[in-house]
Amino acid sequence: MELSFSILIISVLSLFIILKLFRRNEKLNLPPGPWKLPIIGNLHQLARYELPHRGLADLAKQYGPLMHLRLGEVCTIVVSSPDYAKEITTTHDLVFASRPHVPAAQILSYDFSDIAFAPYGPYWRTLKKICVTELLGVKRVQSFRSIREEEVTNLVDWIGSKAGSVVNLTEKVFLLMCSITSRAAFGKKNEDIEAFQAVVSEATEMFAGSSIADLYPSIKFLLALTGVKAKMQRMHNKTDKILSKIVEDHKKRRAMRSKSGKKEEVEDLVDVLLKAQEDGNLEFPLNTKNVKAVVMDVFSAGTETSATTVDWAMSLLMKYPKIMKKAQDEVREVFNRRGKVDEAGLEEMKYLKLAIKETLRIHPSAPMLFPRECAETCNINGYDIPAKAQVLVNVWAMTRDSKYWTEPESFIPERFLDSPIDFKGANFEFLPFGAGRRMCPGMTYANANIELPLAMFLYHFDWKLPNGMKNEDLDMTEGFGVTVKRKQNLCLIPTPYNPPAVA
Ligand code: HEM
Repeated sequence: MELSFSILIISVLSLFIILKLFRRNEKLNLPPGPWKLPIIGNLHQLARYELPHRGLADLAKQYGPLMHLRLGEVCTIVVSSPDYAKEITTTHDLVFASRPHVPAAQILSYDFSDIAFAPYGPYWRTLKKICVTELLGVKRVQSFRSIREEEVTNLVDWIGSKAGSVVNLTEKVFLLMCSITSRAAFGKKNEDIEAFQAVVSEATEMFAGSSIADLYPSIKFLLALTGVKAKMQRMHNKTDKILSKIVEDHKKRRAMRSKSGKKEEVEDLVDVLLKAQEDGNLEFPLNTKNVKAVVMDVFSAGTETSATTVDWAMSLLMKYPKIMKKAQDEVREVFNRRGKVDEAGLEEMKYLKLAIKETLRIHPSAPMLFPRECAETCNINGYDIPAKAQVLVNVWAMTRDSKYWTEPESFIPERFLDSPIDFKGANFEFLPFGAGRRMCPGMTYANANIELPLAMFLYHFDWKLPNGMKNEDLDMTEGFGVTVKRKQNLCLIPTPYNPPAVA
């Protein structure tokens, strides 16, 4: 009895979905794509891949750089060439300026009121403007210089105390990024920050799993049925409690300062957002919930991406000892000549910057950007992209394509020497930070947080792999997640470097 009832429910749902999809795509000339099964669409073709960006890159080799898939009931367009990436992120930028509603993200993003998930419109424009001009602009990033220097020096001192023993660099770099961001965002290290960051990381992992509710968004009760809603609500309650306290403390301090006529010496990110909230001239007024949503973004989009890039850069340098030596020689020459190990020397480290660029090419931490949504049916090169389709730009596939890169699998920082190709969104074969309106606003902040630790690690230590492992044997397998990290943590043995005479 129970079984036949379940079969009845499944059949009705299947018919409903098939009719809905059939009607929606009736007269459209969709891009090519693999055959689709009822209900699951193309999920079975991706099931054998551990990493979606690799699976989609393989399918694109068969079906082309503009490919149509159905993931559950979600009509999905996958872009795998620079020309099509340009169409989506620039030529038709306005049509693709929103994100799809990911049901699992609703609770933690304060009802899609953060920057990453907010639909395109006056609210998102207000936040993005504050972000680019105030929150994460060059001046603000510079104002956090002493925080970065202090936190990286603390880590270097700790690593120095472990000389000759194995250090889990992956873990330490992640904690470093959390400390820097915590101080930049809240002004001081908050006692709850570890609990906060742990929840943010757990939530990020959950998004990566594309919950069944995300694949069938029209079936609203799935989120509750699968337990995702309750889990997200629990996480949200924890992070919201911590954030509410931090924001309230800031408000009180600001009120006291304003009474006494004193100004903040260094404004942290919460101060900047509260100041913006007080500003009556915004295109869209902000409330406290919005402030908290943006702080969540800074942590969820900002810490793991930067930590992962440092981790991959160190891994690649270990794997390629000649490149490590070249980068290390440069770093040591610059710091020794200047007589100081600080951020001011980074400007001169051209080779290190090339190595970071090459790391972002081989291991973009968001290999398919963040999904975009097509606002209205749009024709690209004769193909129709249906309204509401989700669009994935497979940046990873493009950076590993021999059409655009010689020896794409090899780590060759020199390929960027005297090359105009940069990651600022104008070279569509290389988009680790995306392009167009929805491009990452944290690029300057991220670069500062990536360059300094790398330069300090290379300056202060010589590194080797544990257990006599050869450099070429270092495992470079990618793990599954929204941010594509190393599958195995990077564990290395540091030997302190004795500089000739550095102040
Ligand atoms: C290596 C470090 C980073 C990488 C590779 C990276 C990459 C990206 C990518 C690919 C996107 C989506 C762009 C698109 O859809 O076109 C994005 C969006 C975003 N990133 Fe980053 N990011 C990094 C660091 C940061 C940092 C440090 C912050 C903040 C402190 C940040 C905040 C954001 C936000 C708020 C968005 C959403 C923008 C929007 O939807 O308008 N990111 N990032």
